[in-house]
Amino acid sequence: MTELIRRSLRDSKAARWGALGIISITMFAGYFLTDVMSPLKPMLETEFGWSSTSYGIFTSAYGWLNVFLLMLIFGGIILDKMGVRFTGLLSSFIMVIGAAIKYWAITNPTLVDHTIWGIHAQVFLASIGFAIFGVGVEIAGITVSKIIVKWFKGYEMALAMGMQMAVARLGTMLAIAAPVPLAMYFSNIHTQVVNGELVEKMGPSISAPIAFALVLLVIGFIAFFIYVGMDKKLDASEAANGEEAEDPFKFSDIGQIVTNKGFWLIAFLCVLFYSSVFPFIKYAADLMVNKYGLDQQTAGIIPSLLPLGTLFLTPLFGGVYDKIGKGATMMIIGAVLIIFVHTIFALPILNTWVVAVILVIILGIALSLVPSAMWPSVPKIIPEKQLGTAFSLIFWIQNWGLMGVPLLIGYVLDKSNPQVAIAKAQGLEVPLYDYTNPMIIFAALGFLAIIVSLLLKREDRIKGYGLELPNIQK
Ligand SMILES: C[C@H](NC(=O)[C@@H](N)CCCCN)C(=O)O
Repeated sequence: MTELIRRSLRDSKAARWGALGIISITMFAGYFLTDVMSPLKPMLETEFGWSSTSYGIFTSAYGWLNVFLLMLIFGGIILDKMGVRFTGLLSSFIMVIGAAIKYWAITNPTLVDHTIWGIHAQVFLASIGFAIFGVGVEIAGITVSKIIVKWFKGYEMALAMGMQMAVARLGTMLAIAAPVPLAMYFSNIHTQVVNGELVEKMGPSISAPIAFALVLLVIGFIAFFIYVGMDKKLDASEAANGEEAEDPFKFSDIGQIVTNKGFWLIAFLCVLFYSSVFPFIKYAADLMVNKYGLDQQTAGIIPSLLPLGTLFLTPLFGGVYDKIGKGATMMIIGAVLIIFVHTIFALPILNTWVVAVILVIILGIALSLVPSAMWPSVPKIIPEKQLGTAFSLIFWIQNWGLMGVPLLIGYVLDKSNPQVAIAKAQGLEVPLYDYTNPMIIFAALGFLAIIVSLLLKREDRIKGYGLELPNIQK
């Protein structure tokens, strides 16, 4: 009996997996909203007159506040100082506010023919909403990582991280596959831009998928309140168990983190790897239309296979890392797959949808291998009390890529295809985009990721972080 009373709540398998299930709902909703506009790029161009650069600006807005106002870094410090309950609730609330602003901008037809600082007003305001949302979802991401370490250290940590990412990727998958059918289903008469003029016309409802995302985010916010109750019980059980509270976070901890070479290698690998995958997802449906000849309605199906594969593979690879180890090697293999896939996408041959399906599946394997090894490796390099700040610094560096690369791709796409803008301005049939240059940029990121992953493996050998060792303590 005494034995039972003295156990921590995290020793209960049901409790720790239950806690994981609840926080995964919040992240599912966040990932859905993050990518909900991706399959709508062609519609944004035809309905609202957006260019690829406008779309690039909007997509890059995700990182504006995180990067320039250091919101992510403040978020990490708040997390280490205030704890997971406060930070989780705050970040879920920020997500709801940001999504609501984005929804308002997309539904407000009067914005269509105005500009703010030279940017299409609708693009600008939707971007502000997305930038606020980006702060929320990123801080929620680091909070969830810290929650998983709190409940799963010494247990199935990589598997748990993999499962949480799998549920989040389900949100990404739905965001790629569902918006076009939703927009078509809720077609209505609304203001559109036709040859530069505002007209009332029947067309797809671009706002319908965003409204759906907003509802999911509110559910995610409510779910986090339930988690807060569980977290209080966990702390109470650990206190009753006589477990020492952690040393409080000190600002000098930041100095320790940034002087750790392993930290920088993980951060660089993170920005290079994710910049070659997440920004790619933003353009993948458009790539399918322009390179592989799919129609707008079905173009999202092939890219949606990418997160679909990760649903099963991320927990699987997480389980392998827990039991067998080989984390550094998994990261190297993932980086090699990235360069392979993007190089084939860049070649002006093999333009058949079957090749696109195969490449997207391989990219899905890479998107399972690297994250399932990378995130559980961070606690092997950084002490637990500095984890919130360390995750936030890594996400901050990553956000430079998540912000800059989509903008660069949109710009390069417009510059490499001047005929598209000319045809739009003249009201002619719009020609297809040539995606070669954007895909070369993605392949180059993959090449750099290979170099950094090799350096990380070398550093692991020198410092003995244990990245090649299993996570489960026997
Ligand atoms: C866990 C990791 N999350 C991130 O890298 C976030 N900073 C970015 C989330 C972007 C959502 N599409 C991951 O998802 O692998």
